[in-house]
Amino acid sequence: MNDDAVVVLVDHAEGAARPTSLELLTLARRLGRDVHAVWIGSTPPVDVLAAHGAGTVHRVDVEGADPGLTASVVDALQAVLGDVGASLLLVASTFEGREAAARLAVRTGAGVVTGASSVAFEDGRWVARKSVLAGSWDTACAATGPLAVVAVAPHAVRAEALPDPAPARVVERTVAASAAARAVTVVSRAHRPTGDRPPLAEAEVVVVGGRGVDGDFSGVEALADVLGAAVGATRVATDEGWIGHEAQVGQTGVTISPRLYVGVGVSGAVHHRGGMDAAGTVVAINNDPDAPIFEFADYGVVGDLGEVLPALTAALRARR
Ligand SMILES: Cc1cc2nc3c(=O)[nH]c(=O)nc-3n(C[C@H](O)[C@H](O)[C@H](O)COP(=O)(O)OP(=O)(O)OC[C@H]3O[C@@H](n4cnc5c(N)ncnc54)[C@H](O)[C@@H]3O)c2cc1C
Repeated sequence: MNDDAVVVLVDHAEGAARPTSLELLTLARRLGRDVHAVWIGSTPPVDVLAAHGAGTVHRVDVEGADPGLTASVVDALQAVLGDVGASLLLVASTFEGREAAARLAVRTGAGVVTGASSVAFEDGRWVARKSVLAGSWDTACAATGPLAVVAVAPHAVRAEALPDPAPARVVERTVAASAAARAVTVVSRAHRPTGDRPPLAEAEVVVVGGRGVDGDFSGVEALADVLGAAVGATRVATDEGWIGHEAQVGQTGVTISPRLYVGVGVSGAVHHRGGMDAAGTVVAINNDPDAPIFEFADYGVVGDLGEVLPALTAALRARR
């Protein structure tokens, strides 16, 4: 295996690389290795990928199956990894990224670490670090096999473009779809509009509403909009039907790692914390000074959210 090459899966939408993928390229570049970006589909923004660290862009068509299927993504990754021989693959730790990582590992015997906050080459192997058990332990994990697949938490690094990047080499590839990919036909696809808010799993700022909002998410949404944030919820709020289940953050919901998390009427139960313990700065608004969330919040406001939320939102709006 080639320890001098790193392969990065680039997620994209409407012709643009997703911000999480630019973070991965930045991380890969800082490892000081040859960075191979994998772009499945047409017209990659080669200059943008090169500016963030890609030395080679592999533009891949998957023949005989829908390219959006995870099995197709794995077909493409397997082909590129086979040619490059890299010992490290980086994907984003999103639902899609983790599924691709797991399928690839089943096929190749690779070791997988998800939700990683960093990765480094130590003593001849790739070591990924992550916090576990609701943030109470930091762990370092290394793959025992020749290929390490690391799913990196969104916002673990800040995407940074090089001021004077070298141009990237483009390699065109056509990969035959595997039986797993060909077994599925995509009948239709419908985009579910999320308004102007960023996707929850990738958002830099997330405002979460809990039981304390008592069915009314309007204050949470107003604060989210002034912060350019995504809206999340606890399981209590989604079970009550106050907001869709896709907004649930936690052990049985979406895992988030925003730079800023604001919990509004959220107690900070361990099952919720398990999905947000990689958040950078945690702010809690709760009327119970003994709520568990204050044990791990960086900033807390003890008060009724009906008073605190409008005041905070107005103050932030006034500063814009
Ligand atoms: C197997 C399993 C999996 C689970 N998975 C998840 C998961 O993925 N995600 C998840 O979130 N939960 C999950 N749960 C549930 C979890 O254990 C908690 O019950 C849940 O997170 C609590 O939600 P909450 O904070 O909204 O409610 P509560 O714990 O009831 O807290 C509400 C908070 O709001 C405050 N409050 C009330 N009124 C106001 C007000 N007017 N102003 C300010 N503050 C106020 C209260 O002081 C309280 O601290 C899971 C549970 C199990 C058993």
